[in-house]
Amino acid sequence: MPSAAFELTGKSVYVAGHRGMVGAALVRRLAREDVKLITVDRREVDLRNQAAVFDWFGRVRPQVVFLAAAKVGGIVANNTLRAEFIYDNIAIAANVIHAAHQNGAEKLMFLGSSCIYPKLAAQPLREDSMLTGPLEPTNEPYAIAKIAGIKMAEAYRSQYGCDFISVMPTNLYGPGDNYHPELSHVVAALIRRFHEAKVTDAKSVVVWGTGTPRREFLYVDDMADACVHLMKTYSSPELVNIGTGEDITIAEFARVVADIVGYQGEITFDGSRPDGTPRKLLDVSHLARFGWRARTSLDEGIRRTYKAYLPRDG
Ligand SMILES: NC(=O)C1=CN([C@@H]2O[C@H](COP(=O)(O)OP(=O)(O)OC[C@H]3O[C@@H](n4cnc5c(N)ncnc54)[C@H](OP(=O)(O)O)[C@@H]3O)[C@@H](O)[C@H]2O)C=CC1
Ligand SMILES: C[C@H]1O[C@H](OP(=O)(O)OP(=O)(O)OC[C@H]2O[C@@H](n3cnc4c(=O)[nH]c(N)nc43)[C@H](O)[C@@H]2O)[C@@H](O)[C@@H](O)C1=O
Repeated sequence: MPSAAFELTGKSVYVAGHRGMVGAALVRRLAREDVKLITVDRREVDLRNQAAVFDWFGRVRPQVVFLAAAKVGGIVANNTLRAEFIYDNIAIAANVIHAAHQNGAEKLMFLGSSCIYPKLAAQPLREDSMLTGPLEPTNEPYAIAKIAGIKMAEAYRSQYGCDFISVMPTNLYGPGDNYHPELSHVVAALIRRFHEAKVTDAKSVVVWGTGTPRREFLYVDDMADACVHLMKTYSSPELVNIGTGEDITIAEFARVVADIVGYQGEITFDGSRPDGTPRKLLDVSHLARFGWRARTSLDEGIRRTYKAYLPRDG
C-alpha cells in the first residue's frame, strides 16, 4: 500500500477555494485538527494571476495545500463556458502547484474529477483508465485542465520529489452548493426545482435529458473527511478515486429528491437537454484499501442538503 504517515498537527494548512462547497467542508473538517488554517479571498489573490499567487505564497509559505479552487459547474456550464473552464482551471492548477513547489510546501492535494475518465471506459472506473479513450464532449475542456493538473502533480513529484497527490471525486453535493437554475449540478438544480414546484403547487417538473444516465453522489462532508484522511496517510503518484461505489439513474434520483422535498406532482423528461456521460461509477477499491469509506447515505445527505437550502428561500 503506497502510504506514508504525514503529520498535520501544528502545520499551516492552506485551503484554496475555502468559500466553495468543498473548501467550506474542508474548513469545517480541519477545525477538528490542530492546524493553523490559512485562507485568502479571491479579491485579494485571484488564483489565475501568476504574479499575485507567487507573491502571496512567497510571503505566507503554507506547509500543506488543499487545492479545492476551480471553475466549477454542471453540464450546461461546462458545455457553454468552455473557454473559461479550460483557461481558469489550467491557470489555477499551474500557478498553485508551481508556487507550492517553489515555496517548499511539504504536501499538496490536487482535486481532479471523475470526468477525467474516458466517456465509455469500463465501469466501475478504475484509476488506471485515465487517458485510455476519448472524453465526454460536454466537459472535455474542464477534463483536459484537470488532467493537466494531475500530470503537473505527478511531474513535480518525479522531478523534484514533491509530496503532491491527486484525488478524483465523484459528483458531489451538500450545503453550500450552487443553486443557479441553469449552471448548477443536478442535485442542487433538482432540489431547487422541486422545492419551487411544491411551494407554487405546480403540477409538473421537467428533468433534463432522458433520465437514463447513471450517477454516483457523495455528500461533501464525507468528501472532506476522505481528503483529510488521504492527506495524512497517502503518498503516491497514482490517483485515488473518492466516491461511494454506488450509483443510481437520474430518473430514480429525481424521485428521491421529489419525495424528500415533498413534491407530489408529475415528473417529465426533456430529451433536448444533454445527458452527458451515460455512466460514471467510481471503483473505490483503492480508497477502501487505504482505510476509508463513505458514511452518509444518499437519503440522509439529500435531507441535510435540503434543510441547509431552505432558509435561503425563506
Ligand atoms: N462539485 C462537484 O460535484 C465536484 C467538484 N470537484 C472539484 O472539487 C473542487 C471544489 O469544487 P466545489 O467546491 O464544488 O466548487 P465551488 O464552485 O463551490 O467552489 C470553487 C471555489 O474556487 C474558488 N475559485 C474559483 N476561481 C477562482 C480564482 N480564479 N481565484 C481564486 N479562487 C477561485 C471559488 O471562489 P469564490 O467563492 O470566491 O468564487 C470557490 O471558493 C474543484 O476542484 C472541483 O473541480 C470534483 C468533482 C465533482
Ligand atoms: C461533477 C461533474 O459535473 C458535470 O457532469 P455531469 O455528471 O453530467 O453533471 P450534472 O450534475 O450537471 O448532470 C448530471 C446528469 O443529470 C442530468 N440532469 C437532469 N436534470 C438536470 C438539471 O436540472 N440540471 C443539471 N445540471 N443536470 C440535470 C444531466 O442531464 C446529466 O445527465 C461535468 O460537466 C463536470 O463538471 C463534473 O465533473
